[in-house]
Amino acid sequence: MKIAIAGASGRMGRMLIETVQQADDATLAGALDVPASPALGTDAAAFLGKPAGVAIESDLARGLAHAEVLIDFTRPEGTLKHLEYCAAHGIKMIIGTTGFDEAGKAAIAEAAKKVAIVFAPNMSVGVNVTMKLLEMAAKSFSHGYDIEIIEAHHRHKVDAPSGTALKMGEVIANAIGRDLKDVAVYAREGVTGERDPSSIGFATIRGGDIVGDHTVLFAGIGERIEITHKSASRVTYAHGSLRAARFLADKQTGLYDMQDVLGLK
Ligand SMILES: NC(=O)C1=CN([C@@H]2O[C@H](COP(=O)(O)OP(=O)(O)OC[C@H]3O[C@@H](n4cnc5c(N)ncnc54)[C@H](OP(=O)(O)O)[C@@H]3O)[C@@H](O)[C@H]2O)C=CC1
Ligand SMILES: O=C(O)C1=N[C@H](C(=O)O)C[C@H](O)C1
Repeated sequence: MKIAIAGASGRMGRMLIETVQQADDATLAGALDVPASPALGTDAAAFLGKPAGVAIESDLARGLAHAEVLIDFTRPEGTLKHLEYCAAHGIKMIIGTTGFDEAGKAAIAEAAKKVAIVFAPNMSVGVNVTMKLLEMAAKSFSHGYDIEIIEAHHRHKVDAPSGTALKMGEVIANAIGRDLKDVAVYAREGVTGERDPSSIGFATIRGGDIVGDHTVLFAGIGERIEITHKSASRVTYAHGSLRAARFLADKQTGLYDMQDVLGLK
């Protein structure tokens, strides 16, 4: 697999470059970053002490000239630019970026008619298995239990709630016949009144170097159930992304998520 990485100097970009360099079946074929990045022109793997012979580019034509798949962990505005280019040039995409609005998600679905895409807010196996546990738990706790989703991430994260927390909310809402748009409560302050039993609450913590923790709380009378996933390293997201790239090897078009990649549907 000839893989290009967008956001090459970012936290995930670097982890992905390291993981691609270690993989037997993948080659680093390109590295992208923003025009203002001080890393432009430097070797994408220089930080590993083992150059890859691939310079970090901001020009998409140059950065993607040799790529079959682009793995993108950037920002929605960056991903959408890359998406347009990749759809026009037959380059498959793995999109890990979070924080898209409805129009952004629709653009990804549209592009997937031209080129195969895996789009998931969390590429780790553990989180995706946790999603299945939540689906099962939600069906049993749909009445008499208050559902709250608590997530914690590092101080640099710019979107909230996390894409994973939102996905957990969607999975739970779908499992119990609610629409997340109607029942989500993203903030509470002042005199809020009593809790609406149908609501799904979200709480966000930002601090230090927390890689990513997610807990779903089902709070009943006399008991509480907590389902928690904690990431200790970004390597799980990188390995999941490479698994997604392998999954796309025989796909030309279509929109997939990590549940497809892991055979969890
Ligand atoms: N799906 C998953 O499993 C995971 C998803 N994520 C998501 O991935 C994204 C990136 O996270 P992280 O690596 O921590 O973030 P970083 O800020 O460390 O890295 C983002 C990278 O993208 C670049 N960038 C910023 N804006 C643009 C743009 N408009 N166009 C192109 N490139 C841009 C940044 O460049 P510069 O620094 O120069 O601005 C940087 O290199 C987030 O949305 C995060 O939520 C993270 C982990 C796992
Ligand atoms: O920004 C991060 O770091 C992460 N973002 C993703 C999200 O928003 O869910 C996945 C993971 O939790 C790490």
